Amino acid sequence: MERTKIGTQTSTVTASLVTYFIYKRWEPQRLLAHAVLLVLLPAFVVLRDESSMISLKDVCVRTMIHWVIVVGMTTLYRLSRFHPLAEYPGPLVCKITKFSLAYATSRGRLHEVVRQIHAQYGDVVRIGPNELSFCRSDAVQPVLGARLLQRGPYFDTRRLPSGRYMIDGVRDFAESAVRRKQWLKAMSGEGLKGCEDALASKIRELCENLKRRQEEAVDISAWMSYFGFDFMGVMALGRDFGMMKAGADVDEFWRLIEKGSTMNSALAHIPWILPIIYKIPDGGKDVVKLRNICAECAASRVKQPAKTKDLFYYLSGENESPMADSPDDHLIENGITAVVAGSDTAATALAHLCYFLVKHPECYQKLRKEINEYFPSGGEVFDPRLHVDMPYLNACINEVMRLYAPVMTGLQRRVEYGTGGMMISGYFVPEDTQVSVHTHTLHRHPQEFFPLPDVFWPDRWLDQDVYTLPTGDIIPKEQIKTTGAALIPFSVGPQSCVGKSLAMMEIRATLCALVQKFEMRAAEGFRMESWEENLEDIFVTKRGPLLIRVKEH
Ligand code: HEM
Repeated sequence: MERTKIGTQTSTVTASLVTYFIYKRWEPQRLLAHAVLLVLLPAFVVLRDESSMISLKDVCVRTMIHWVIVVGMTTLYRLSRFHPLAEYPGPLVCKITKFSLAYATSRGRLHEVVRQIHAQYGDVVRIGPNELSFCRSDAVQPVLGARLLQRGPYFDTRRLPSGRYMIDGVRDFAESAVRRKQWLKAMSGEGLKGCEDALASKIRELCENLKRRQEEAVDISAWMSYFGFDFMGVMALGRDFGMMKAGADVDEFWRLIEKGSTMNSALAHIPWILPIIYKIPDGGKDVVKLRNICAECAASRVKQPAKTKDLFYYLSGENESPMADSPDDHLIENGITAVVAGSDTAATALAHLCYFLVKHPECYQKLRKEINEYFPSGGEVFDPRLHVDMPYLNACINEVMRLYAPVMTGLQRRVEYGTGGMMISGYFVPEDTQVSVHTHTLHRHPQEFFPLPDVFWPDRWLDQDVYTLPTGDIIPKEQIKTTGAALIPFSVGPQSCVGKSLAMMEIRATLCALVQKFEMRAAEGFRMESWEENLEDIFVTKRGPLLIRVKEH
C-alpha cells in the first residue's frame, strides 16, 4: 500500500516535470494540449497506479499537486540565475508572469506602467518572463527595421478562426510582402490621388457639421472618429457609415472596435489563453457582428463598378482584373483592417492636435498664419502637395505623434529559437526571447528629445539657428536634440504601417481646414487635464470626451 503511494507520488512528480519541460520548450497553445497536459495526464497517472481504490477526491488532489509543481518549477526557474534573461532588471512580478501587463492593459494603463518600469530599471528591462523592452533609438533598426525579427506571439490575437492571420499579424516576411502588394499600390501617387475627392468631400461635411454646432459644446474627439470612420468606410468598403450625418456611432462600429481592442490587447500578453477564451459561448459575438457589417458593405460595393480608383479599387484587385460577383474573405479582411487600423488612429492624432492647439493658442495662431501664407486667396485649403511642404503644420503633427502616438505600445518581435540569439544595441538577447521598443517611452526620452521632452513644443522640429523655448529662454541649435529616427508612430521596416501616406494626407488636410475655418477654445466647465488622464492604451488609443467650442472665423 505504502509502496503504491510512493510510486504514485513519483509518477505525479515525473508527469509534472515532463509537463513543465514541454511548456518551457514548446509553449503549446492548443486547447487540446492544455487539456492533455494539465487535466488528463495527472488523472491518468493516478488511475494507472491506484485503479482499484481511486476516488474523485484523489484525482482532484493529485491534479492540484500537479499544477502546483508545474507553476512552482516555472516560477523558480524564471527567478533563478539560470534563466537566460537573469541579468536583465525588471519588476519581480514581470519576471514571473505577463498577467500583470495584461491587467494593466485591461485598465488602459500599459503606457504608463511600462514607462514607469523603464524609469525605475533603465533603458533595457525585462517586462515578461521571456521578454525585453528597449527604450533606445539604436534598437529601432535591429528590432523593427532590419528584416531580422518576425512578429512575436503578441500578434496571435490577429489569427482568424480559419488559422489565417490578418495582415497586421502576419509573421513571415515573404507572406507579408505578398499581402502588402495591393496596399502599396493603393498608397502610391496614383492610388492616393484616387482618394483625394472623397477626402475633400468628407472634410467639407465635417466643417459643415461643426458650423451648425457653434452654439453648443462639441465633443471634438468623437467628431474626429465620426469623420475618420465615414471616410475610411467609403475608401475601404464603398459605404459611408453615416456617423457624421447622425452625429452618432450609428452601427456601433466604433464601440465594437473599441470593445474588441480592449479585450484583444489584454489577452495578447497571455496568448496561450486564447484557445480557452475562444471556446466561451458568445466570446467572439462582437467580432462576428463587425465582420457581418463589413461583409455586407463589401458585397454591395462589388456590384458597382469603381467610380474612382480608391483604396477598395486596389485592395479588390479591380485594377488588375474585373471583380468577382461576391467579395471573398480576403477582400472583407482587408476592408475590416483598413477601417480598424485606419479610422481611429488618424482620428486620435487629430483629436490630440485639437487638444494641444487649444491648450497652446500661440501655436494655433502660428499655424493659422502659415496656412494663410500658403493659401493666400482663402477658399478651400485642400492641396496635399502643398501640405507636405508646410514646416509648422508638419512640426505640429510630429510633435503630437511624439507625445501621444496613436499606437503607444511596443510592437513585439521575437528572436527565434535555434538562432543562437543576437546583439541588440550592445546587449545580448538570447534565442526564444520577445523584444520590443516601447514607443511611448522612447518618444519622451530626454536623450532623444531635449529639452522639455514632456512638453508640446513643435518648434523642436524646425530647422533654425536659435530657438525660443516656451519658458521664454533662447537657446542655440547645438543645445537641441531631436532624433528623427526615434520618432516611430508608424513603426519602421518591412511590416510598418502600410497606410502611412493616406493617414498623413488625411491628418494634414483636415487640420488645415479646421484651423483655417474655426477658432477653438475649451468649453466652459470642461477640465482640459481630464483629456490626458482619460487616455487608455488598448494598442490603439481609447479616448474620453474633449469638449470644445468652435466659432467660424
Ligand atoms: C495616424 C494614423 C496611423 C498610425 C499611427 C498607424 C500606426 C500603425 C502601426 C504602429 C502599425 C504596426 C506596424 C508593425 O507591426 O510594425 C500599423 C500597421 C498597419 N496599418 Fe497603420 N497606422 C495609421 C493609419 C493607418 C491607415 C489610414 C491605414 C489604412 C488605410 C493603416 C493600415 C495599416 C495596416 C494594413 C497595417 C499592417 C501592416 C503590415 O503588417 O504589413 N494604418 N499601423
